[in-house]
Amino acid sequence: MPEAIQQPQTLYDKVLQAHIIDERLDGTILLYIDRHLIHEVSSPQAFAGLKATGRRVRRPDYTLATVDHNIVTTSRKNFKNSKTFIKEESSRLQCLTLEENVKEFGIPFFGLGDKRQGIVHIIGPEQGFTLPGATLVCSDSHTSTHGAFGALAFGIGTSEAEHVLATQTLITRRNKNMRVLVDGDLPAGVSSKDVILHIIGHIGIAGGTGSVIEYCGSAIRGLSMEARMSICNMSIEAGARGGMIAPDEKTFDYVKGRPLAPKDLEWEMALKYWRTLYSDPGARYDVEVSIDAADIVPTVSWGTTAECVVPITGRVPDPETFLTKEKQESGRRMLEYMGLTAGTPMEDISIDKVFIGSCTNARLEDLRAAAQVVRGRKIAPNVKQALIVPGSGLVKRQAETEGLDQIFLDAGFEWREAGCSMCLGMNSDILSPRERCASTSNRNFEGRQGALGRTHLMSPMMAAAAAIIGKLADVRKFTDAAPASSSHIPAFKPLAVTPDIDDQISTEDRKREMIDDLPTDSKLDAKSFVKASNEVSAGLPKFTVYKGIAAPLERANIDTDAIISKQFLKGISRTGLGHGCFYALRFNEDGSEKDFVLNQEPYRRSKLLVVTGVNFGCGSSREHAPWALLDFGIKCIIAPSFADIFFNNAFKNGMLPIAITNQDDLEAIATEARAGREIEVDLPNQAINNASGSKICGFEVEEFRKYCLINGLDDIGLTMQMEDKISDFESRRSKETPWLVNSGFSKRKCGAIKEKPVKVPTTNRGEEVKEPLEW
Ligand SMILES: CC(C)[C@H](C(=O)O)[C@@H](O)C(=O)O
Ligand code: SF4
Repeated sequence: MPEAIQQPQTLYDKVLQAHIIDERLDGTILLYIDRHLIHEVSSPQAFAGLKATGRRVRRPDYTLATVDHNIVTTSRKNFKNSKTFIKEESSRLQCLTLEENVKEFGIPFFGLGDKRQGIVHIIGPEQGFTLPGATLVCSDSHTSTHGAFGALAFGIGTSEAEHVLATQTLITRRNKNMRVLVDGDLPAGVSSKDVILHIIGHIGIAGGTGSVIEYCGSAIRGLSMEARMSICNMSIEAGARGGMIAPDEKTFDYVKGRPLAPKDLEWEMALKYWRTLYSDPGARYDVEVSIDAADIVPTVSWGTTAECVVPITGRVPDPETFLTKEKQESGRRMLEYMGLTAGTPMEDISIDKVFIGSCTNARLEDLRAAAQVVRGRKIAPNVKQALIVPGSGLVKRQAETEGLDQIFLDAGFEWREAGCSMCLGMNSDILSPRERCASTSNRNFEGRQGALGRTHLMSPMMAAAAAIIGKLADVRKFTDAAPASSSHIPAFKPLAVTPDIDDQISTEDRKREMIDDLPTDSKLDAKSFVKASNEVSAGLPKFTVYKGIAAPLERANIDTDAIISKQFLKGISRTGLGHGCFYALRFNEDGSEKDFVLNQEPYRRSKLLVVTGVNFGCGSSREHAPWALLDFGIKCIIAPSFADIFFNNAFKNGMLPIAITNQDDLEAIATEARAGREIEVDLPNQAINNASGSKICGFEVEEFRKYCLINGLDDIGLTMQMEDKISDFESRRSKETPWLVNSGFSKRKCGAIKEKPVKVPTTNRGEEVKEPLEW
């Protein structure tokens, strides 16, 4: 037999292939996960699930937790412990819950009192936790950030996080390969944020759906690691599962010497392997996009999705010129929400607040670039608040060492502690209704930074310029600041990377090992745990045939912030979120009901949604979205397309999302919905029928997902049956890539914990399944 010829592979193919434990004929893959990041908002329910089922964390040493979303960013000088320091009850409960959980499961943790605390996507790379060629997940959509290292990194839901905690694996599928090539030199004043906003403006917010994007070309190679992270970070804003950049010497230099980077012999071994991580010549991509770097200019958003961008020299577009009726309608709605008039020059738009921060743009280079513009200037009198929120305690410290804090303070900015802050406004850093913000964050969804707040996305240099002018401003006019593209920024000293984390933390911190640095008096009220655990073990009913009046929802790009906004993410349970479902669409500011379809008869109690616009569930990975829909009574959603993470999350909760791509079929279903007639969704037969039982159309669903839904299966139990394969994979891996095994944070303290294999898979309600599905 002639030897099979190895097909050229993409970077994504290579990293994926190296982590496949098992692949089924229907395309379901059991993937090994090397690194798992955790934060306080999306993890309590995952830990509650573990406790309810008596499971343990398989690899605490591959896991790293921090608090970032729901915390204050004001001074922590008086911090002693979270219990007394955090005043806001829900925030305190989430932080204490995480502290309890990391303690119970032995997970490394950077708490509020730790100088290394920060936004998950900033601390991972900073610590060397993120490594080239690794698989990395977090129940957070911006996990795509870590792809800048040539890691396969993507956001997951909370149920998937529970799966990873219990098994160190994830059930997934292959994604499409997409290549975005950016060649040429970036003009002065253009940063990597402009590059990614330009790309999303070009391909659209669903342009990457189902794909992992590989960014390449000379302009990408010319960028620093931090600038590359900003690009990969926003891959999710293009709907992509992840974004990747082939690692190169810049990557290796960045990683070398980080606290968790491989050392000595293992470093050499790793380097040899990492140098093979690139797309082979002739590798096939499903989608290819080419962009000339010279065409990219400082870019700002005008609407409420990241694709609504124009050059700063442009004008607010006129929705009447948009190509489709749907786009015209959504454009009109966006202008109304944003309080803008078509034709207004972008530079004439006054702002109220400035936010420089977030996992996209709160790294050292971002702060340096903004400081370069601000130096020696004052913020405009009309700017009510200008926040600088460093991405981590270490970024903050380094910036202070360089005197950046003083530059900002002298100009009138507030200099804060690390956290997500006004990126999503879970704390008091929010916009008041109708306030307008120049923001370096990544999402401009309605209400994201505060109810009725108006967000314009831009680069740190541009946000700094806006703060000074008091309007959206073109940073290229600040000639003395000589702003240049990120690739030129290293006029500043690079971040001092010390060989050991101990050099970066105080003597007091040094005395404590990481796992021990939890406040000792942070015992959480046991009742709240029991409550959360019970809710999980209660399980889900099976999904077979479902009949009811379907509510027509005639909108595209309904994001998960719209399904459940940030003020409802503050709990630790999966239930009780129905009231918050579509809150801003259902209620006016005074609490009265809006003219929304779910407020109208006969749709108030609809169990099915028929969405006529594309990309349902885009944006954040918050599993609170399906939890809220379920609690509201909705179990099945029919739409032309779904965002990937929402799609997975829905299945994990016993819901059925159905993608109907045929326009006529969708229209036929929508007609029934508009007429207020019932429709029937028959999962075993994969059919959608009208009220009298006649088939409207069929639908696709993967065999494995269908099986799990019909049987109400707990797929963690199924995966645990694969214990032998997982262990084999781990032992092979410890020989082939020992640096991934040996550089875990708490290796000395948390060895691998072996789960006993579960013999019979159970349903979510604990019943035995008669014929267990083979992998
Ligand atoms: C809370 C978390 C699940 C969420 C995400 O997934 O993105 C948040 O980080 C966000 O940016 O909206
Ligand atoms: S997008 Fe914002 S809220 Fe989400 S992780 Fe990043 S900084 Fe935090």
